[in-house]
Amino acid sequence: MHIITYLIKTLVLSSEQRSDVAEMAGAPPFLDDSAVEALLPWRPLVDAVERSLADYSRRDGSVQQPVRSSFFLPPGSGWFGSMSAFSKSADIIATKLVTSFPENVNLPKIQSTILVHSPADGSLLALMSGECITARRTAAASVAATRHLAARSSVLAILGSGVQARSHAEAFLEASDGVKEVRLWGRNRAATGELVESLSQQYPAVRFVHSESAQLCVAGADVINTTTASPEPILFDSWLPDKGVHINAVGGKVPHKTELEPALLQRAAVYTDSREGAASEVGPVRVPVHAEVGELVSGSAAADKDKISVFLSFGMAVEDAVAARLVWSGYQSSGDH
Ligand SMILES: NC(=O)C1=CN([C@@H]2O[C@H](COP(=O)(O)OP(=O)(O)OC[C@H]3O[C@@H](n4cnc5c(N)ncnc54)[C@H](O)[C@@H]3O)[C@@H](O)[C@H]2O)C=CC1
Ligand SMILES: O=C([O-])C1=[NH+]CCC1
Repeated sequence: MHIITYLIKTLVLSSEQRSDVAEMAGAPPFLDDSAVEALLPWRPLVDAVERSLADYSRRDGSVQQPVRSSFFLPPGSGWFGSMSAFSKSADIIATKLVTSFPENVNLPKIQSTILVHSPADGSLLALMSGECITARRTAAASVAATRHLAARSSVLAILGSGVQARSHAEAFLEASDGVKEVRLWGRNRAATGELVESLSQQYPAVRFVHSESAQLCVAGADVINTTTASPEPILFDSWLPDKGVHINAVGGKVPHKTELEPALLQRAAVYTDSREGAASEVGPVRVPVHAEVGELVSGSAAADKDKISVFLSFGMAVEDAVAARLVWSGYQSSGDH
């Protein structure tokens, strides 16, 4: 079947019908978000993402990953990014096409599709919806960074109540030991209340707190995750102690990091996923990067324990690639095809 016919059918048929039609035609399968979710367990994902960060930071060819190309759409409401990576250890090439439309109401604000290619012969193996992968691999990177940067993860603070807020709560509760309390604060009070309620039912043994303010949420927390799309700082230097706190800075106005007050960034030890990625996307606030998280994982750099630590997470294609590998391997062995 011609790819055009295939694409037309993918637009008009349900996901189940799409997979059937595609497979009948010998076309690569399309795995939608519910299929991806079922094939992406948390602990293996965090371990795979942690390893991918180390593989990337070695710069020895085991990861090929150009800086993502991106552009804004006039009149400035949308952003498009194209991110590709090869991972030798995961034996996969993945390309994610991702958009950010912060004003979307009935659609997700971050949408994406992942193309999976074989590094053996270049063939297209599968297409996957990228939303679950993006949500989970980003939270997995935060858990991986936290493993190397936080002294404790007993009290977790999450600022935001959207997709990344939920995935961060789940990632820490599924793949990090010792979390006793999760505090959430979001600008949207109703959405935050619903998230707290839903997580309380999902994890009845954990104490969840719906905080009245961002400041109360982070007071005394061991690990703070900022997961909002805020173009302005939502976390301020004066709220935090001299050391003993780790921050995963995930959100901000795409593609820049805008959630942390500049003074906080200036006095923290700053870590990132990719120096090159950070250099192209950090925006107006320029801070020295102490190390890539991958360098901490491989032991080629050490954490600065005398300062607050901040992981500036920009998101890397190799994280998508290793997540896509888990999904693809699960799909192949599931007999679902
Ligand atoms: N580092 C990475 O790899 C990735 C980062 N992101 C970023 O994470 C952020 C959150 O993404 P999603 O959870 O998917 O979006 P979402 O739309 O599901 O959630 C956004 C959250 O930000 C809050 N928010 C928006 N504007 C705000 C403001 N001015 N002040 C306070 N809160 C505000 C919303 O109320 C909501 O709770 C975005 O900035 C996105 O670009 C998303 C994917 C990967
Ligand atoms: O890595 C990623 O997928 C993204 N980072 C910022 C928005 C989406």
